[in-house]
Amino acid sequence: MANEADVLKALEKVADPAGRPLSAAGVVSGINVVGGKAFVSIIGDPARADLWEKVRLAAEQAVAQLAGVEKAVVTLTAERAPQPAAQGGHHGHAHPPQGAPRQGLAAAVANIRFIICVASGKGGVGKSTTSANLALGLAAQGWRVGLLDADIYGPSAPRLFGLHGKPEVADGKMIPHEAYGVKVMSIGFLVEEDVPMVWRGPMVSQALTQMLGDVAWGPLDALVIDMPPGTGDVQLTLAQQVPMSGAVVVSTPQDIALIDARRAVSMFQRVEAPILGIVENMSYFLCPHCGGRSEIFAHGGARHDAEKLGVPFLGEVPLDIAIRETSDAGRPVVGADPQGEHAAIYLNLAAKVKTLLETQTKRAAPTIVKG
Ligand SMILES: Nc1ncnc2c1ncn2[C@@H]1O[C@H](COP(=O)(O)OP(=O)(O)OP(=O)(O)O)[C@@H](O)[C@H]1O
Repeated sequence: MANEADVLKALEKVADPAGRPLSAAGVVSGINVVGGKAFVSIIGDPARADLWEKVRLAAEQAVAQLAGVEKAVVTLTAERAPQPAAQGGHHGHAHPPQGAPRQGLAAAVANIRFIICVASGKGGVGKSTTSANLALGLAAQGWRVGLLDADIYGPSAPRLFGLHGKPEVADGKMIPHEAYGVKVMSIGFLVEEDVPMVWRGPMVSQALTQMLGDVAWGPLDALVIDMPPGTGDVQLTLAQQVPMSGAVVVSTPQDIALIDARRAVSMFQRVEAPILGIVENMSYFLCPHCGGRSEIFAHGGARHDAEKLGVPFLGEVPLDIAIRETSDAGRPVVGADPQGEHAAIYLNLAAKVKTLLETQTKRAAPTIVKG
């Protein structure tokens, strides 16, 4: 299996427009290799776009030939990465430690077998609840799991896991908090609760890069990323930037939520991220008094949409007071009642996701896409 150093070595054989090997020309701004995919970013001069496009294609071909690389994605960027002196300091927030985020990112994700992004087309559909219980469900199958709460606009991990306080820093890396055996990192641990979070697009992606790269995740089988809700530019950039193994889209069954969920699916398709499937949350209501089942939001829409879109349907989670109460009390239901009926639903979801990841990576065809 190729690693970042192998990719850099492959780039020795590709020349920049001045004839220098790319690896030595100081233009390679990022390399990530995850699950058979190699992502490289190169700083090119937009005034000589034609020449740089040829370099990009040659780089993609060179990297794609490496053993174990199923797909090579090389992108051209016009800008240099911001220098440490120009970073941070905005809004007086506490910031993750400075350093060389790109290098840190490459090293961090190299130790993570699968990165799973949990997304939703709109807010409030239960994306964070699903992320937390999915992470716990994967840990229950024996995986080493991390949860990165990247919902910069409304971080939920502190509430969901009852975790607070700034993470300790050792050797320039933040040590994630831990709950139920899952390593948890959230922007909510770094920013005071009453500080309004007004983020611009580039700051969001920088914060995510730092939370991925500047956190001592250690080796993980899976990192679950709770994405910011929606399908705007910020989400698209994150989907593009994170070398993800697969995306899980959460929706409620209402038509309006499903329209947004379809947008989320097409956002991931645009960046050629594999879609693990759609989860229907708040699918139906089970009355705690009489046990009767009510399909409040016309249950089944997400399954139907998944079939139409040709993506797997991962399951239905009922609207249930136990799920809300445990989540809001800092004890996600899979941790609070691992033998219970609700935990079983999420354990089943986690098992499906695990199987899809393990089989899909083997299945991935060696295609080359334009950056
Ligand atoms: N299946 C469920 N049954 C009952 N309550 C639920 C369920 N799923 C989520 N909730 C509750 O709904 C609220 C919103 O859920 P959550 O925070 O997970 O959504 P979200 O999509 O991440 O929202 P946001 O867009 O604000 O980040 C929470 O109070 C949560 O406890």
